[in-house]
Amino acid sequence: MENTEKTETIEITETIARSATTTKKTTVQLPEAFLARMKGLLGAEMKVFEASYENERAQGLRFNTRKGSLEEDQMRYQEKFGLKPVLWCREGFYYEAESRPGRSALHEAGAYYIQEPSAMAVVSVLDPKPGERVLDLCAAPGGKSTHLADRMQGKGLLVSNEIHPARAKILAQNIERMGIAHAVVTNESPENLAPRFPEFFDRIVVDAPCSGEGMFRKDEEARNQWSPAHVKMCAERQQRILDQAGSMLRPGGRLVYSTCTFAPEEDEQGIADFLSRHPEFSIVPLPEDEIPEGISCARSEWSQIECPELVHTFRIWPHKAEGEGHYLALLEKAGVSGQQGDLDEFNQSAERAGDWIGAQTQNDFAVENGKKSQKKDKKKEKGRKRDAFSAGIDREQLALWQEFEKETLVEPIFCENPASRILFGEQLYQLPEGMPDLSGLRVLRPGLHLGTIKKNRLEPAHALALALRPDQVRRSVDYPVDSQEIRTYLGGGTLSCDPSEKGWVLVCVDGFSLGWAKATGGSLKNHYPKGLRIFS
Ligand SMILES: C[S@@+](CC[C@H](N)C(=O)[O-])C[C@H]1O[C@@H](n2cnc3c(N)ncnc32)[C@H](O)[C@@H]1O
Repeated sequence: MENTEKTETIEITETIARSATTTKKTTVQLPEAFLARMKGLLGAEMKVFEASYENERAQGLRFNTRKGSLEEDQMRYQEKFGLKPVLWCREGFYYEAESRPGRSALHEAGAYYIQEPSAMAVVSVLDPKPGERVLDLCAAPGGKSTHLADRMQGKGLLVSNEIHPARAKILAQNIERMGIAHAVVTNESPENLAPRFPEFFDRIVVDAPCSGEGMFRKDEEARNQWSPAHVKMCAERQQRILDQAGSMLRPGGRLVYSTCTFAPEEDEQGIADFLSRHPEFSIVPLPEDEIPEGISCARSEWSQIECPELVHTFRIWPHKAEGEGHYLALLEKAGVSGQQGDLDEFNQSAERAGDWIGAQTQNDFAVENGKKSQKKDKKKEKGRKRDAFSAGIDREQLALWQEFEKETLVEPIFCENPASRILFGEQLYQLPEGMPDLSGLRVLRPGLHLGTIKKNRLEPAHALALALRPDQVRRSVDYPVDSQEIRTYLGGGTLSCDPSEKGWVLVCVDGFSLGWAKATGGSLKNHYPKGLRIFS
């Protein structure tokens, strides 16, 4: 939407250190009407708020505790990245901008996720547990989803959904990079998803699309797009998304709502509006001594609907904490806690999921999934002998996987139930626990991509490499992060190995799995995906 508001240039200099001697100065233009609104809201506090824009923006990374040990990683990379803890997230750290962790091979190995520090509060507040069913409704590019997966410790079901196809692809790539096995990535509108999952999830994140006022320091597009009409449109859209999300939460379940804006219509007022339509929901107050330093209570007086409980929702202010603007509300749905899905239910749903077979490539997945019954008939005609329990993967195909498993892995990994594996064209996937029936929905990733079934062998997927630890494979090589070997590997080059080595080898950087290579005749043939190669 075009911003028709006049803008006022405010001399805010953002200093980006390029080197010891050069700096770049940029001027941030904040919309005049936004400033007037903020002045009305903040009164005397406005001066400090404005002055905070003169500071450099804080940059954060969040360690992936599924791939490493938080304590060890923090110590190991303390100096390299100049780490300093983020108070509201145990896995989160500020880093020095010049250290550029996003350019390190550790980033490609999913050792950490680069994330705006304030955004790390959302999953900390929701506190998901291993084994739960969790939905991230507005998930791209994946900051909250990858954090949720980490806290779930690989157990349970994570559905990461994103409405925009291109953003959903990036989400799927980030899920893969972080080595997440138990996530399904869908590309749906909340309206399409909601009727399929009535009262299904234990926890839901609604990190809503918003007017982005809290990101003005770093996001020029948000500044240009801002207008009171845009705020209103966002507030209305958030109510629609919240209504759908609410219907997917089980009684007793918890939902966290977050925005990166200061606009009361999208924050305090937005929550009050939702609660007025949904008396079955209430705000969960966190005990005062559990609210981390830097997180402020929200302002109930900023809602036109009387709702004193809004003081138990939260804000992160750029002039009070090291992070951009954020709003958070933790809600609970009244009722008795539901039971977790049992194994029978899982097996049945895995068998249903196995009916999706038929499409040729992963990219076809979303489209082909809608045509499952036609495909099923074709398969029946072909008269394939299916193992009663193998749900879409026949005995020979299962044998290829098992051969790879025996040859390459120390012991069978993930779920041992073969019904949890499905074949999609030539692509073999491992479904998460408690996989629901997703037929008819656009699915980008139905779980962990295990590999491609070729004529008489299985070629392991890059996603599988990233999801494995070196102690889970028979052969691995490990090189230091700044080594020539890692540069060679990321560039697609061949490494050398002991001539007696043969078979798939997991290439690791500082102990984090990075990709596959195949050992033969003293060489490690590079299997790092061509599209990800970095030439330095
Ligand atoms: C704030 S961003 C999400 C950031 C993400 N949770 C993360 O941590 O990386 C909001 C997302 O909502 C998506 N979105 C836009 N319109 C939507 C709608 N009508 N329903 C659901 N999601 C929508 C946007 O494409 C965007 O990816």
